[in-house]
Amino acid sequence: MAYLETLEKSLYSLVTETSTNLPKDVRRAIKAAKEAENAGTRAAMSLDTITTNIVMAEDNVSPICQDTGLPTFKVYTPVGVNQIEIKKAIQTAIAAATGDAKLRPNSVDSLTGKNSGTNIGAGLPVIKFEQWENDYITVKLILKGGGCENKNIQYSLPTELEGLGRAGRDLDGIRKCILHSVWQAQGQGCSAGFIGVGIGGDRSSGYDLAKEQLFRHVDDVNPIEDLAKLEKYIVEKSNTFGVGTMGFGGEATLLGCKIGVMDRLPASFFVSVAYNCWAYRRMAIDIDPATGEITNWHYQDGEKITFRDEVKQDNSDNKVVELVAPITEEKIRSLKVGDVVKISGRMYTGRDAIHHHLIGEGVEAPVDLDGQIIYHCGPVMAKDEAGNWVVKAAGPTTSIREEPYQGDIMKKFGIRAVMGKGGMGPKTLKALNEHGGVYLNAIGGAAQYYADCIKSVDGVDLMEFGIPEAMWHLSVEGFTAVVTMDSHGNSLHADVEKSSLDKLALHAERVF
Ligand SMILES: O=C(O)C[C@H](O)C(=O)O
Ligand code: SF4
Repeated sequence: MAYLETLEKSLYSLVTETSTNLPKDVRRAIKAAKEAENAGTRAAMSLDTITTNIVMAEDNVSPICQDTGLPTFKVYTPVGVNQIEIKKAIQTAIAAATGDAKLRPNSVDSLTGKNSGTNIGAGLPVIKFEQWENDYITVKLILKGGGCENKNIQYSLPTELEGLGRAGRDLDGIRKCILHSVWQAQGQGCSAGFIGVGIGGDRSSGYDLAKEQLFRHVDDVNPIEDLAKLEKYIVEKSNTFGVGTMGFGGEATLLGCKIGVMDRLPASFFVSVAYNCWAYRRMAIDIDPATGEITNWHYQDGEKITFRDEVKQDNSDNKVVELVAPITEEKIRSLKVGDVVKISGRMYTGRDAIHHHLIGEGVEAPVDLDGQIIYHCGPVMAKDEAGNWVVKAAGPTTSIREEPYQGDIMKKFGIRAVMGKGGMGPKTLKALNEHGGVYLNAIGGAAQYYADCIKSVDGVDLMEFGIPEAMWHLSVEGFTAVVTMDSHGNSLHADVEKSSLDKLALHAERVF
């Protein structure tokens, strides 16, 4: 095969492997989280779903999470290698992997909202080149989803932090910022997560440095002694916050912290934090510049946890309620925070574009939503040989983005349940109480697990918003989620946020 063709094939393998097979070091961290959780808790149940999902993604060679992120490549080339050719080969591989449903079409025109359908668009995929003295090419790829990207945070020191007070321009101020960054993410970035931290630089190079840290191995040790200490400290203390998997409470909140440092301007002192969900998809390959062939896969050290022989959690402590739409107000009002629901029958997807559309004056819903369930989800879809839509990956998206509209939309159309992840705020909680509704938290990232619960796609509306944003009519069986906000004014999210803030505040005293 010619060099270019082989190169494209190698890059396609990198993309597919990154999207569908979690690296060994990440698997080990998730295994450790599982071991830390107490049996029978919601967190333990969620981790069960997560590890089942990891197995399914590997077996199906399908996306671990439906949000396959903003593909970001870092390419190192020997002097003389044609970088323009590599860029073109990356674009070809990305478009092909998108066509094969290994990636969700995620490239959206920021002005018109139009999805290119290929993951190729202005500035995307992100590709950064660097030359080096080695005689081979290395290509690193990270697929970091939008939900965890939204939880990134940048601090400009000195600053005042909720719970921790003043953070100054020194190592202890940095410590406070990083602890705060983990707390503010709560479960919304699909905890338990990993963070990359960049100290110094300007606003953009600081974030670049933070993201660069996400390519480090989970179990490596920082060569700078102070930072090695700080990394260890942050993981230890974060795991006392009680945020837990999905923000359900629990022992495992942060699975890894990697900190890098660069010089700064005299007038600026930034601490930039890149938050990555448990679906920590990054991989790298070495390529022979003569043939385009892969010569080495990175992240291969140590044991591979397959999660195939895990003992499933005993679910018997939780009340399990069967839900079939249309749901009555009485039934919804009987649900309480902590109940586990198993949904069968119809649900409709609806995320940002649909909510924005439905809130419009005089706008009618394309279907009768009275008593129905809306699922905040942007699936990966494909067509089978007969031309019918099939769901390839379908986990929940972060619900808080719909906070401005959700309550009004539920009332306007008679919707009884909304499902997503990360919880919603006071406006929705109030509407759930007034109207009779619940918020259901599905397990973020468990895209294969949920795709398997979807038995058929019965229709689609508003396809003009693109595949992730359209309203898909789904028929499901045994679709499991947890009631985390009920019609009685209870919100597990509000409770966890408050109790974890108390835990955070225990670390206001100087440590470093
Ligand atoms: O876009 C999505 O499907 C999910 C997103 O990554 C999120 O975490 O909200
Ligand atoms: S849904 Fe969760 S697991 Fe998936 S990309 Fe978003 S934050 Fe990550």
